[in-house]
Amino acid sequence: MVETLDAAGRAALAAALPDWSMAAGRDAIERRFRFADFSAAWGFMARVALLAEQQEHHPEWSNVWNRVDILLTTHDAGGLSERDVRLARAIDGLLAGGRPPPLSPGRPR
Ligand SMILES: C[C@H](O)[C@H](O)[C@H]1CNC2=NC(N)=NC(=O)C2=N1
Repeated sequence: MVETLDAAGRAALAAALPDWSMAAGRDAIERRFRFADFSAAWGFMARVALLAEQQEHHPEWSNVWNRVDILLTTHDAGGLSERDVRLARAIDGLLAGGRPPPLSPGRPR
């Protein structure tokens, strides 16, 4: 059974995930991403989907054009767990180093 984060884990969140915030009214973390356009946003979502499958842990998320809103919580635990921290860090890693979002295709012809 997955356990929710203990007090020490919660205290470490801000340092580990400075770009994520606690979601209002949920035991969850969230982050909004903006990209140049829909293709870049969708390419990012494709990469996140692969990470989610690798980790068997899946985001609650939505996309509107160039915006992707991701909320992470652990349904099996009823709140935030290390699984959310691990996925959030991997998602952040996709964008690390100033690289452009990967898998961003050009316009189809
Ligand atoms: C069996 C499977 O691994 C579980 O149901 C996983 C799938 N993805 C999941 N994703 C999230 N966010 N929380 C979960 O508890 C969860 N459980």
